[in-house]
Amino acid sequence: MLIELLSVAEMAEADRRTIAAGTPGLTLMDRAGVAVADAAARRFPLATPGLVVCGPGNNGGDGFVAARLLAQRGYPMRLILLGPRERLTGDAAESAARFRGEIEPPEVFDGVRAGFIVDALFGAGLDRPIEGAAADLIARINGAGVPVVAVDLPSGINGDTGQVMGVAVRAVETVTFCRRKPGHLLLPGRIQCGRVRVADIGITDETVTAVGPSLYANGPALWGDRFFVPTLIDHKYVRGHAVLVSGPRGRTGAIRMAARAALRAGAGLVTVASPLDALDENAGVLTAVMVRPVAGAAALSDLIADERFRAVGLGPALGTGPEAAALVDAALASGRAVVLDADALTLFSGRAGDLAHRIKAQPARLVVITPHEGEFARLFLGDPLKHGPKLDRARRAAARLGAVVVLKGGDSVIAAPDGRAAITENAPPWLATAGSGDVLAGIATAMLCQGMPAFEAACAATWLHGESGREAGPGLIAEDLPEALPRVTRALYEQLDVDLLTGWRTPPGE
Ligand SMILES: NC(=O)C1=CN([C@@H]2O[C@H](COP(=O)(O)OP(=O)(O)OC[C@H]3O[C@@H](n4cnc5c(N)ncnc54)[C@H](O)[C@@H]3O)[C@@H](O)[C@H]2O)[C@@H](O)CC1
Ligand SMILES: [K+]
Repeated sequence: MLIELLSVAEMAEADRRTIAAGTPGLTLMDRAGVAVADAAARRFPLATPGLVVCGPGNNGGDGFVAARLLAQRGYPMRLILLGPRERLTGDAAESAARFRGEIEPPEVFDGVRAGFIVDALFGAGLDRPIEGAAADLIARINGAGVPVVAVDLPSGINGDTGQVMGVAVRAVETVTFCRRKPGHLLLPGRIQCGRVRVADIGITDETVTAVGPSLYANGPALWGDRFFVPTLIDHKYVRGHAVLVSGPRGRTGAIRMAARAALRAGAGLVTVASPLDALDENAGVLTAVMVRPVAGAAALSDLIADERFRAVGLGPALGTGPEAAALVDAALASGRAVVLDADALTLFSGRAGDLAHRIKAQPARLVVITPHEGEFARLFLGDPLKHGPKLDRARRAAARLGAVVVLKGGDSVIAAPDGRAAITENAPPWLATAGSGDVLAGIATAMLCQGMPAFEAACAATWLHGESGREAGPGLIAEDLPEALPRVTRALYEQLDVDLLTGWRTPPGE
């Protein structure tokens, strides 16, 4: 699947450029209609009666084309139009004129015996909450108990945010054009879409590039070339030494899980920096992960002054008192890449400005923060940035803080200060379990430790975390995630054409 995602405005711009370069809008609409008809024909045997529900814009226009083609192929088709036919304009009016069947009003819906429905009510042009007759029609579509193929987007889903604008169609399949839109990946849109198919309607890759998208589906195609793969000639320090900072006695489990994940994710060495009172607790159960006594912030600064320590992760069960705050300050003031999670973020509740100030004090610093929604809301307490669609919030937070933000959830969004962002779609539901976030913080620390740039590191970590969840399967507990990483990493290496004996990547063209 192509990794760029186009916002609604970017898609419209790609359309405009394509039309300006000589492809008529009606041709694009015809190709869109063909793709929808093909998708329906793949799913439903010939002679299955179909119902196309058209709206007043070009989404409806695509519906008219699909209805015409399906009828030509021998499907008994009926078509309902929301609103008066005279209000159709442009390509949609032309497509309606070419449709030879009867155009029926929404009132007939309950009398139609359909085996499938094509939802062509609203697509990219949805610009306000759905009410009245349109809402009623969507409720009937969802209540009909037949499979729905949606044109471009399930009607009611906002293409940019994935949010339901009052009410939305629930589809088994959605056929979109050129590239996916954010609303196909963001929740709840992704669930309403069913399977998403991307149809080529003749908008070239060059046009997409010219539009300049900065949003991607998260996967190896996005960051694989920056993913660090050790080769036979590398020693372990090439992969860096990561430090994970432990909380006080009785609260040390979280950081050990993060540390184990960091080691499994490829950090060359991993040390847990432990307060003295928790030393026995940590040392008693750690083997490959090392333990160092670190009595407070000054000691942490001393430790990580050694530049072999490339990345520091802290926050899981760190505590929220002044000592914890001093540790976070020490990490941010060091020359190292930093991952802040959990308590390290709660420490800045309502003080995002202070965090931004610390991060921006050293502009070369690589900082990744990994809040879940609750931590994000606390960080931006009393700030308008707290409100709005997820993708927007993550992007604005990244710009404000000068850090890469991983806003976690079933559709984790990773945003960089330069405006790039990615949406993750490989996290299984059972990944939401106690300690799962600690593991992600550990993997992210390991990616930074191996020298990946912050955005790519955060994207790779989030993806590996999701894959580990899939690999471990339903019933997983957080401890299973680091143990699943070797299998996930092997599969990734295969995907990246890494020779497992030497670590060498197959040169292009080989
Ligand atoms: N050249 C193009 O731009 C192409 C567009 N295509 C199709 O065109 C669609 C976009 O077309 P449009 O921009 O016309 O937009 P839509 O057809 O998605 O919707 C716009 C229409 O819906 C009305 N509307 C919006 N929100 C409403 C609400 N909440 N309640 C009631 N009415 C509402 C608007 O007033 C307008 O009449 C795409 O989703 C795609 O399906 C394809 O044909 C490919 C080419
Ligand atoms: K639609």
